[in-house]
Amino acid sequence: MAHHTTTTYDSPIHIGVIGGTGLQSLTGFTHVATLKPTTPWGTPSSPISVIHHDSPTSGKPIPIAFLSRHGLHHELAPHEVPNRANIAALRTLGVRTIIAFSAVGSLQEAIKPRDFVVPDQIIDRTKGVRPFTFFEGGMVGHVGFADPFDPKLAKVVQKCGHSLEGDGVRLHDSGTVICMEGPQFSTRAESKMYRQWGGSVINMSALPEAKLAKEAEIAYQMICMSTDYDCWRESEEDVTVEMVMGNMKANSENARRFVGAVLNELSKEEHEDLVLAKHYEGSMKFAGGVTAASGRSEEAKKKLGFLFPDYF
Ligand SMILES: CSC[C@H]1O[C@H](OP(=O)(O)O)[C@H](O)[C@@H]1O
Ligand SMILES: Nc1ncnc2[nH]cnc12
Repeated sequence: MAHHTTTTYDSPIHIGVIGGTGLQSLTGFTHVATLKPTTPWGTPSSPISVIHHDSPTSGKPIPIAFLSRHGLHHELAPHEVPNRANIAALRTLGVRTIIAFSAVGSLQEAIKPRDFVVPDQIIDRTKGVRPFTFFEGGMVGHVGFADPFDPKLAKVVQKCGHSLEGDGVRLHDSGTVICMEGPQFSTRAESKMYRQWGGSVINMSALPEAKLAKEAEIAYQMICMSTDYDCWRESEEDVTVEMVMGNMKANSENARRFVGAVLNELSKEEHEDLVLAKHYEGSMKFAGGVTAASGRSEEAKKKLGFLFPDYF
């Protein structure tokens, strides 16, 4: 079927949504363009869909950039996701706020399958096989990562999640995501160890996505939806893909309503500074400029110039 949408979009797009397992598109919105940007770090996981969302306060259409993390058909394994291209492409479109969606295993009794979690911390259990920084090859940068998610954005997301509660949505306001390498699920010993570490939920996608968003001065918050109890709970079946997909599918309407409510809220003028991530603006000018100007490689300057045309 032919899609009569354009392949360009002329105004900056400030809000991005990254869809994960079971959330490969955002239905129910007006689709206005399909973009296929390239970056010095390659092409993103999927074409970027630009959708229009009417601001509840001004009535004006607000553009949103949607990207499917694992590709349009879930053809990319977690370690194959081109995270740098994804974040760089979104940033150059103007994106300064990202809502990222993820299907997670629960490591806590109280986080039941289909519950939502707004995580505030991450423990890195990836294995160093994924490219994880924009600052290398002749330009060193060190960004603070104490709060891997944006606390201001988290507040908005929590409020929206709670507004849907009682209507099939159950929300946990905080939690620690264990981000494992995969693609195999954890052993039972690992799963039990993660519980001892204080892990709330587990996935394979929070990193390096969150690190790169931070380096790109983007306010980033993940919304997790629990799909299973991993393999630590004696009385439950061990996690399988069918279980993850089944729960994701059964609850996808709530996931979409949740994302819709967040977009609705973020489209209000009162959140303009947050959406533009004004609180991060300029931070990488210093944190990303550790290497003396005379020692920076031409290639790194060119690549980082793509991300930050005004800084280096
Ligand atoms: C299909 S089960 C494992 C898979 O599901 C999660 O994906 P996403 O975070 O993109 O929703 C998890 O991170 C794994 O990639
Ligand atoms: N148990 C699990 N482990 C890792 N990633 C997941 N995504 C959904 N369930 C998961």
